[in-house]
Parts: sequence; C-alpha cells; structure tokens
Amino acid sequence: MPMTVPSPPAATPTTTTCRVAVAGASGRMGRMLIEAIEASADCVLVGALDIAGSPAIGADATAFLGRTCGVGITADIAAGLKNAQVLIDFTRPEGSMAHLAVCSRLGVKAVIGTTGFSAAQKAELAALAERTAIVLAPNMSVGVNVTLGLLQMAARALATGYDIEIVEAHHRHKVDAPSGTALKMGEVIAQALGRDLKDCAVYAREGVRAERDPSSIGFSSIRGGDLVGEHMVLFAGIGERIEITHKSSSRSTYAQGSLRAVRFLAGQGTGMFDMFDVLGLH
Ligand SMILES: NC(=O)C1=CN([C@@H]2O[C@H](COP(=O)(O)OP(=O)(O)OC[C@H]3O[C@@H](n4cnc5c(N)ncnc54)[C@H](OP(=O)(O)O)[C@@H]3O)[C@@H](O)[C@H]2O)C=CC1
Ligand SMILES: O=C(O)C1=N[C@H](C(=O)O)C[C@H](O)C1
Repeated sequence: MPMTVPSPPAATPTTTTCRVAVAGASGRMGRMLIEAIEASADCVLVGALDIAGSPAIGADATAFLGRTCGVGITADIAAGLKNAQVLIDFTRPEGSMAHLAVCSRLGVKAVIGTTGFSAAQKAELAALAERTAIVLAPNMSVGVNVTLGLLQMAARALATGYDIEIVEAHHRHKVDAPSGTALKMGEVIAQALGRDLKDCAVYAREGVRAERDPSSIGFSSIRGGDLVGEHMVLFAGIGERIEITHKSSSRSTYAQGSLRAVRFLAGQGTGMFDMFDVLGLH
C-alpha cells in the first residue's frame, strides 16, 4: 500500500502590522479608535495627536484605559506622524487640513472621518490626494454605507410623487449641522434623481410662506443628550410613506470601519477613496 506522505504544515499566515497614528486622540472618536487599535491583531499605535493647549498633551495615549503604551499625545504634527504609515483623523476641518498637509509631505496615508468641510477644503484634500492615499467618508460604519445604496435604489424607484426629507439626530456636543452623513445621503439621492443638491436642498423653513417645492430635499437636525447618531430618510407620497432609518448605538462601528479603511490603504499608492471603495460597494 503506498505510503501517504503528509503534506507540510500550512505556512502560518504572516500578519503585516500597520503603524497607525490617531489625531484627536482624546476626543470621543479618538479614544474609541485607540481602543480598537489596541485590540486589533494587525494595527499598532505609533503616534497620537491633539490640539495645542489640550489637557491631554503629554499624557500616554492609553491612559484613559488605565494602561501605558509608551505613545505620548503631542501637538507637534510631524513628531506625531514620524513613525506612522497611516493617520486616522476625527477632529475638525481646520485640524484635518493641517494634519493632511504634513501627511502628504511625509507620504503618510490618511483615513479622514471629520465632517463639516467646505467645498474649498474638499478640493484642497483632493489635491493632496495626488501625493498620498486618502479615505474620506462622513460615516465609516458598514450599515450607513449599505443604507446609502438602499437610498440610491429607493430614490430611483420613487422619483416622482414622493417628497424627500432627511432627519438626523445626534448628541448635544456635535458642532456641525446637518451631519456629514445626512449631507452625503442628500447627495446620493440628488445624484440618483439627476439633481444637484446645491439647487434643491432646503435647510430651514422659518418664515417661508409657500407650499413645499416637490423637487426639494429637506433637512432637519435634532441635538440632545448622548444620542450616538440616527438618520431617517422619508419618502412621503399620497397614501403611503417609506422611511429608511439607520441608528448607531455605539461608536465602535465607526472605529472598526476606520480600521478596514486602514487595511484598504495598505494596497493604495495615491488617490482619494471613500467607504464604497473600501467595502467594495460600487
Ligand atoms: N466619519 C465617521 O464615521 C464619523 C465622523 N465623526 C466626526 O468626527 C469628528 C470628531 O468627532 P468627535 O470625536 O465626536 O469629536 P470630539 O470633540 O470628541 O473630538 C475631537 C478631537 O479633536 C480635537 N480637535 C479639535 N479641534 C482641533 C483642531 N483644530 N486641530 C486638531 N485637533 C482638534 C479635540 O481636542 P479638544 O477636545 O481639546 O478641542 C478632540 O480631541 C467630527 O467632525 C464628527 O462629525 C464622528 C463620528 C463618526
Ligand atoms: O459627530 C458625530 O457624532 C457623528 N458625525 C458623523 C456625521 O456628521 O455624519 C457621523 C455620525 O453620524 C456621528
């Protein structure tokens, strides 16, 4: 009987470690991201940035977890990025712009979750993406990005006879309104309908004495308590209405989505990408 030669043991898969820096390290998302990086098998925290004057400057980046990782929080952007391959930035538009200018100079890739960019700032980011690879998305959760796909389909199917309103609710500390996600939802819907959101968005109705323009897309923002983030898109017709809703109950979905974006960037040289690219949803 022929002997069966046992095949050699499969090579242990080598996990390449990605060296990550986090901007806004002491913020709500910054802390969530640091915790997710610490728990991941393939990412390591090598830098932590915060704004000059923040009480967090000088502290260990994992002090809030009761641990010490040896990475101090700094306001010196170049120092914070020195050992990093990718920066994850959830700060404010002016902060992200300053961080990205240094990233593009040093060849550090970036995942940007910050919302509230002006059109000029977005154009500037697109120019910086010619020198490094950037994932920019107002919402990193898988669920929201799948919801964007559902909205695209609903908008095409309900193109006439349905009034479209986007309602979002967030915690009391949020500074931008409407949320970046609500605006992205509006853009996706407007595009599916062959409209330009700039021409059909209605952000306020106080003092308006006229019936609803059927081609408009309305936005409403609620702020209160510790609401993580909720988005509801209403397609209101005669005799029926459709509501497509996404509710976040934890920021961990944003952090896990950001780490997927970090892994995606490992295979990119330069260019501007979004979560549809990361998740293969195009
Ligand atoms: N894309 C996504 O999936 C998500 C996006 N976001 C967006 O991320 C951003 C941050 O949200 P959140 O973590 O809740 O906010 P926080 O206010 O909790 O955190 C922001 C952090 O950035 C720092 N910061 C503020 N201004 C600057 C600046 N000019 N330069 C550098 N750092 C600065 C803050 O420091 P200090 O506290 O000292 O001011 C803080 O550490 C917002 O734009 C939010 O809309 C949030 C969740 C998910
Ligand atoms: O500020 C937040 O909290 C959030 N901001 C993002 C947005 O503006 O859409 C994403 C999420 O809704 C939470």
